[in-house]
Amino acid sequence: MSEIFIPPLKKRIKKEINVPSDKSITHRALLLSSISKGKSQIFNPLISEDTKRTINLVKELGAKVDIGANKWVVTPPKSFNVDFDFYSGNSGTTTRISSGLLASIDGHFTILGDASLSQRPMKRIIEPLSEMGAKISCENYKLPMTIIGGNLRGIDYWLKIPSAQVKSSIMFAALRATGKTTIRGAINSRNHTEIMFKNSGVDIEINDNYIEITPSLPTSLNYRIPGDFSSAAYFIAMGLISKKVDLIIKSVNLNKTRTGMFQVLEKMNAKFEIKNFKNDIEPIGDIVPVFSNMINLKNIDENLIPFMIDEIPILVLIQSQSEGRVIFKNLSELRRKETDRINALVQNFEKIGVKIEELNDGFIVEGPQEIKGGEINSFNDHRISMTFAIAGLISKEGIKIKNSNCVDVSFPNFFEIIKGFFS
Ligand SMILES: O=C(O)C1=C[C@@H](OP(=O)(O)O)[C@@H](O)[C@H](O)C1
Ligand SMILES: C=C(OP(=O)(O)O)C(=O)O
Repeated sequence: MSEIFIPPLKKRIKKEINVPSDKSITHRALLLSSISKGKSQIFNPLISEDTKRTINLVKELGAKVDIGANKWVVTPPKSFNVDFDFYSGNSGTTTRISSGLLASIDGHFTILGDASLSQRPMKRIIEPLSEMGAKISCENYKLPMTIIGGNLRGIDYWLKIPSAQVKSSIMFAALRATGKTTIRGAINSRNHTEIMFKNSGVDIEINDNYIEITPSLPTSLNYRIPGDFSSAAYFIAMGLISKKVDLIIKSVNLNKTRTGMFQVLEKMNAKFEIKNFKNDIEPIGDIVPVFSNMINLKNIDENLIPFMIDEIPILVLIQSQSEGRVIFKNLSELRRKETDRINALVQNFEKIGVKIEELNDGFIVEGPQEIKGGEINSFNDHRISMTFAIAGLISKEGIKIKNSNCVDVSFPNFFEIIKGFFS
């Protein structure tokens, strides 16, 4: 069991921060490279516990991954290994997206996960992939799950939950199916798979109402991965709620399907600047958050939630430091993440002297509230660990985080950066 104490920040600091590369894009780049026609180059990928699971998976399939400094070269296999068990650790993205890929291969694959992942729902991918012709078995729609893949047919699918993992799972399956696949319904979620398919020669049509894929294989990828907005969010919050810091967060992905938090923050009167904006394959820029007297909105537009789903824990911390009362609903997906994030947040805030009311599908937060400090449990969820580390920095007495090192799944050097605030 790991634990760390985050004391309150006493002195002023001015820092340039480089956050790790985007986790979602790294997973997708590895998976797509492994079925491409040629060798791919992935620059600046994220090396973390979660992306290592995806590296292992593509290696199991027979791909070669040469890991260099800031560059991976992926050589797809001439033929796939078609019978293996695979351990997906804590990574929902690896599990759900790779299931689509595995379902398209004539083989027999079993995916296992850690205690948290083995509780997360898989029905959402089992339904469409089975409709495409995959044979999937498991108990209660949970891992371990066995996929017998191959001979998929394209489907016309109505997506019920705005989940990018489900959308991407179907999209990967569609590449090697017979006939077109159309996805309609809740397609407004992070669109990295759409962008990557379009940029690597896949036959894909994207519009406001549907995504349509005609089976085709990507040529090869040449991808530079920007900084992860979800990791930057902790330091954006720090810059907004602490008078003591001047931060510049460098080279962050600013894809609008990821920056829903900015739209909420703008309406709360948050001040931040974007510098050095450029449009690469995805938009990228430096973020300069400025201390702001923020006002809570009465409620939050539910259409923005898929565009900030992983930022909700840190946004709740910001709300607890802003003026007024917000009713934050439509967040039931948070109960299905690495832990039940609604419950984890409410319990932990209580332990550090902050009162947040729990709803079935969200929270009522009233601010500003002083953070006394105390001891919290991350419940082995990286986003909970990082949220309370930022809370520790602005608390009166500091916060001890139990099971803190789960940050390794997305942001392995997070606590090194925090320690740098005190040196
Ligand atoms: O597609 C992705 O890379 C992700 C999609 C989201 O999950 P859902 O698809 O379950 O919303 C997000 O929470 C997760 O961290 C990464
Ligand atoms: C939910 C997350 O990831 P995953 O679903 O890949 O475990 C996350 O990174 O917050």
